[in-house]
Amino acid sequence: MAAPTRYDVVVVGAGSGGLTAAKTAARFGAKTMLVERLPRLGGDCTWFGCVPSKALIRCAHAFHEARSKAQLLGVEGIETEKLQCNWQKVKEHIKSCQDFIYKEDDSPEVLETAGVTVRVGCHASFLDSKTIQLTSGDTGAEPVETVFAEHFILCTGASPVLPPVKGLEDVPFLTYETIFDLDALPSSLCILGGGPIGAELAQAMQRFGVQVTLVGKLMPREDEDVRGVMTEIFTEEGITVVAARADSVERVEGGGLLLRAGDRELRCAALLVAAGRRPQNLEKLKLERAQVRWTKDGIPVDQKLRSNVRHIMAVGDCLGGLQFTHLAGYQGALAAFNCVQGIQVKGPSGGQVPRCTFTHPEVATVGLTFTEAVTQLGAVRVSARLRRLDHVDRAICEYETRGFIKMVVSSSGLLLGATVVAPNAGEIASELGLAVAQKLKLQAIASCIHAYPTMSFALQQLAAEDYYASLQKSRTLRCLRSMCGPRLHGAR
Ligand SMILES: Cc1cc2nc3c(=O)[nH]c(=O)nc-3n(C[C@H](O)[C@H](O)[C@H](O)COP(=O)(O)OP(=O)(O)OC[C@H]3O[C@@H](n4cnc5c(N)ncnc54)[C@H](O)[C@@H]3O)c2cc1C
Ligand SMILES: NC(=O)c1ccc[n+]([C@@H]2O[C@H](COP(=O)([O-])OP(=O)(O)OC[C@H]3O[C@@H](n4cnc5c(N)ncnc54)[C@H](O)[C@@H]3O)[C@@H](O)[C@H]2O)c1
Repeated sequence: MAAPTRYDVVVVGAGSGGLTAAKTAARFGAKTMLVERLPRLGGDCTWFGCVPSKALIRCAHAFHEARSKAQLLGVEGIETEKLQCNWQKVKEHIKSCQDFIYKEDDSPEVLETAGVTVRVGCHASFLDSKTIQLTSGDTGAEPVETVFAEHFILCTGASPVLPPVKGLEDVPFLTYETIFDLDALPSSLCILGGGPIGAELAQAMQRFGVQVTLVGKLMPREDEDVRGVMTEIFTEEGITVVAARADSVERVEGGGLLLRAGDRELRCAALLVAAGRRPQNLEKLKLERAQVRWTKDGIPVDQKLRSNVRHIMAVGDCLGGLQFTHLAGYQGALAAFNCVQGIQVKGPSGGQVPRCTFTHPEVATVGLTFTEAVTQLGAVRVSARLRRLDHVDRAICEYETRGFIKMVVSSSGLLLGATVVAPNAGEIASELGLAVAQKLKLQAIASCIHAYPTMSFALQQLAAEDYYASLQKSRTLRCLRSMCGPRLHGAR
């Protein structure tokens, strides 16, 4: 084979982490190669994750609006009993979103224009700590090219976890890699797992008319009050929520499956496994040839995203920590910057990473949840400010009064975190994320004028209530008023 081609940075894996890492490295002047084993770039987010799920949720929302809201808002003439999901049209919408995003952001042409050399359909594995081999073919064993680089950024993602449920290997089941491609919707669906994938897909599928049973703890990372309101909403929409672990599954004669969870026996036409994702196939990278340490849980890195071999970095889902597109992208940019600039900027800590589960209402959390804050700082140092959506004018006009805004505050008035349960909670919470990141007090939000009647106006109202309460207690203010304020005749 020809002598190795030389690069400054080689990025392995072209998902959210790899695409951003490669574009950033090239932007800062590095000779950069991006290697992807599949025939197309984009990774989980574009093809199996965020994009198809959010496009699907949009269709399900239209369905729900037509069935449950339109009449209440004065729309006559919709025969709700005739509403049916045209699954092929839903799939067309999903595909058109994927194609558009691919063409605009993820395609090899976009990357090449940004100065990145792209190799698709090539599997990367290390020969030594500075050389990788690219192979292709059905078995992935045909050598294509040998590449030498000063730096590597590994962004190889994660795959579905198959939990230890007796009989699972003997029955047909869906994962997020197959559900968006179904030929037709099943009549009923058991979903194993109540994390973001389980929750988002449970509600969407139920809205399409599939009878859904969700098995597992709903939104396990959120506070109990979030779980309370979301369980109520899910149940009202017709979803059966079974807060138990699935133990076993078997085929039923005549078709369908029988799932056992605790003392419940649940029948369904199809099963979706949404029990988490884990870095897999790391052994195929032959990391030991580069002396890179890894475990079955992922590649350990330091705060600057370096593996134990300093010029080999890793970002995104292959680290085995939080799994979000925005985090993988942020880490990708940072790792590339660190490689190219030679200075070492630290990555974000867990508390700085926002999340949003795109159910309806959405559930968004920034900074610490109330439970986390109490665990970390103690109950006396933490309190919560809550405003329910039935006290928010815009929510009332929108007929969207289920949910709340909760701010978690330290005894010195610092915003430690917030949880928003509301339509567009992800957008509303961003401002609070900035406040947490910048270590702002509620006063900062209270004194920033928000447009009325936005949902975010409620943030200012909530913060202002808190601010006024603190002003009322202020000795300095009382003193000033007694010296030079007007005489008031109001209640004491
Ligand atoms: C259903 C679902 C919905 C989601 N929704 C959201 C959401 O709304 N918001 C959010 O922030 N996150 C969401 N996520 C999570 C998000 O998709 C992931 O966190 C993100 O895609 C991780 O990016 P990554 O670059 O680490 O990995 P990936 O996107 O998985 O990319 C890894 C790439 O590496 C390639 N690869 C692996 N090994 C090799 C090798 N040896 N050589 C070459 N290439 C290799 C793979 O083929 C793959 O393309 C969702 C996930 C799922 C499954
Ligand atoms: N909106 C978003 O940001 C979004 C959407 C989807 C996925 N994601 C990311 O993708 C990753 C995977 O999501 P996920 O929902 O699959 O994983 P998850 O790990 O968040 O949730 C899986 C749940 O399944 C449960 N489970 C495991 N075995 C079970 C059993 N036998 N019976 C019942 N429950 C069982 C687990 O206890 C866990 O609560 C997450 O890290 C998430 O951050 C993010």
